[in-house]
Amino acid sequence: MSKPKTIPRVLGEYWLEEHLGTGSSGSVFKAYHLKKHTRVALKVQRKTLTNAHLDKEKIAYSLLRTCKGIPTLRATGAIGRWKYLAIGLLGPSLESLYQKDTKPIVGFLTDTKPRAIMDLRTVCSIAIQLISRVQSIHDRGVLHRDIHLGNCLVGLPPDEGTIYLIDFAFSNCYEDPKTGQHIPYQQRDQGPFVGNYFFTSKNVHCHLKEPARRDDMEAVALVLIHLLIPGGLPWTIYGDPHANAIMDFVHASKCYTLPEDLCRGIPSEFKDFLQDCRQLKFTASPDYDHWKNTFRQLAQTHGFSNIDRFIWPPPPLPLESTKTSLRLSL
Ligand SMILES: Nc1ncnc2c1ncn2[C@@H]1O[C@H](COP(=O)(O)OP(=O)(O)OP(=O)(O)O)[C@@H](O)[C@H]1O
Repeated sequence: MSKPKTIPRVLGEYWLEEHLGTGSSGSVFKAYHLKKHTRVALKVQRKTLTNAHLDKEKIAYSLLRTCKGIPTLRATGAIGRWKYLAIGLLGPSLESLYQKDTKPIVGFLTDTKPRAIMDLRTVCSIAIQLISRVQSIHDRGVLHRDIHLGNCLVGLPPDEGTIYLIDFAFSNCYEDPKTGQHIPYQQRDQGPFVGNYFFTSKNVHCHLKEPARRDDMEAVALVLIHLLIPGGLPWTIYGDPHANAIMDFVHASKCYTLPEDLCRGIPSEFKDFLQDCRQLKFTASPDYDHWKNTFRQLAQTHGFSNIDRFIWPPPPLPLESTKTSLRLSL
């Protein structure tokens, strides 16, 4: 990913050291504060850009201050043609860890089916952390609305066992902060797509429903299933959905693939989780604790006792779970 050329190397008191990524809300840099001698992630956007993503993120980060696994908003400002958010610097995304392990299999294995990429311990550990993140942001009245692998980042040492949720550009409140009233149910028109094509829930993507708490949870369920099933979610096989034909394929595949077909060969807890998210009422509060316990129990059944810390690369498998893992990868 190349650094946008027009952004100056020094922005106010920040020295832009390394380009970390570019998306719909702007470009993100690893930046050095020239006076405080600290490093942050600096999200930079042109002032003239009409979308108000950075302003939305600023509000969300303020509402989520002190939530575990949500980076701290350090500063906001504007310099010349640019505005920026300075956020706590984190490590790699789950997407980049996943991609590192999905290099083509060479040699005689080339013709076999793709392997399950992440092991059950890792996926259960991600499950517990992501459900906890979603629970704590929902507790503050906030919906994320764009949960995907690229928005789940691992902390930097010594915090590399924590998974963080970033990018609140599409976030929204689901209740009125004054009255506590839930946002009204509405059918959305065919408008600009909100969220991530691969992981946005079926209700939002296929039935054009307004996103609610259930849809953040479904995105988590789809992330987990993607990581565990060989080759990932079937609608991701053509990669980034740039062309209309691929978008149509993603849409149709997501709308018509049944949870039991999607989750064939992996523990039934994942199918149950997906089904539960899809069956929740628009205003319902998901049972976060039940699902955290379910994945902790599942891990325990397979011989993994302490899974609250994310560990990558994964530790060696305990003997009793080796057989199960082999079965999952066939
Ligand atoms: N706090 C951070 N620490 C380290 N890297 C970060 C941080 N925030 C963002 N990044 C990197 O920058 C990338 C883009 O960030 P972000 O998702 O916030 O931007 P975006 O413009 O909203 O992107 P998109 O439109 O793809 O969602 C991330 O995938 C990650 O690689």
